[in-house]
Amino acid sequence: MSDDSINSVTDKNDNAAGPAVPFEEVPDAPPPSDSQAAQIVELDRDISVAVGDKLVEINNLTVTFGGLTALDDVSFDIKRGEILGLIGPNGAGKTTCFNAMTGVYKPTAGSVTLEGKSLLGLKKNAITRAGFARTFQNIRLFGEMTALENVVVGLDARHTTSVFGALVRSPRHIREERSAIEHGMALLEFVGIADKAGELSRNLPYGYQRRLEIARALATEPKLLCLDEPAAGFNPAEKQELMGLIRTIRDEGYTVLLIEHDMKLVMGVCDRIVVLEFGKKIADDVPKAIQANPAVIAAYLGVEDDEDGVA
Ligand SMILES: Nc1ncnc2c1ncn2[C@@H]1O[C@H](COP(=O)(O)OP(=O)(O)OP(=O)(O)O)[C@@H](O)[C@H]1O
Repeated sequence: MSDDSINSVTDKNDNAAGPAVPFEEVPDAPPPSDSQAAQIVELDRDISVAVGDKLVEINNLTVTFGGLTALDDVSFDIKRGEILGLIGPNGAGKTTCFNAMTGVYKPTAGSVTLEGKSLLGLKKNAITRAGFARTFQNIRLFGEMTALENVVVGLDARHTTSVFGALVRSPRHIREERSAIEHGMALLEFVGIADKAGELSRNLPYGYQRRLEIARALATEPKLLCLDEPAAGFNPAEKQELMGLIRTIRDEGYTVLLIEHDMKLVMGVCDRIVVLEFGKKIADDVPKAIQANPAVIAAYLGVEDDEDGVA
């Protein structure tokens, strides 16, 4: 992980009081069933491109740091409704690509468009509102808030009451607050951690924290969900479960961009894979073709960690 700028935000987030906590207790009602949760979580947002068409286009994207070209003239697209894997050896430029797409880094050249509209120059918050959400290699949650509160924060981004409405607790604000709690519980149920809704996120087991990050990202109803190494630190059984969750997310109408080192997971879950090496794109194909691609095999030769092998 090389984006130190992100680490400092983690600390800030952990210490931040966050937005005023809108409720003190988890609601008495039982959490929704799996099928109810899936229904609530289903993507309900207007997207102007059809399933299978280009949702995101990355054209000639270049990012340099001083003399180092971390991303070199990279172009690829992401089709609505697919799970696209972004892989490559350590330092290949995957996180830099994510960061340039989500407004953390300003690209040196090139463009990123969502539904044909450029995102360049937009601040991170504006890019979130436009429809990108992401999780981070180094988990970033509001540690002093409960799991449910962390998700409700994400939902707040989609709310319409004014600050004044919230202060005077207008009927619309109260309605939104209630539906946020129900929606938040459904999201926690969907990712499989509703039993820990009332626990402070910093006290949650590691696997729960990773799932909570996904729930919080889903709360913004993203047009593109970017997952940065979501399986890091997981055991094989947890990885298997995560694969199922990512597929279900896709099946609920979301489009997913996945950076992941575990090849078994990438090959098992992705519809298509883009491979980077030294900042350049070296392949873009379906998993079977990627596994047999000589340039990809060569890029991974010499990588000692078993997980990084393409076989
Ligand atoms: N903020 C930065 N300042 C300077 N160099 C950076 C910065 N961020 C990334 N780099 C460099 O850019 C190159 C690409 O790094 P990046 O983190 O994007 O690779 P990656 O493919 O995500 O690697 P990993 O799998 O190890 O996370 C590396 O050489 C890295 O050292």
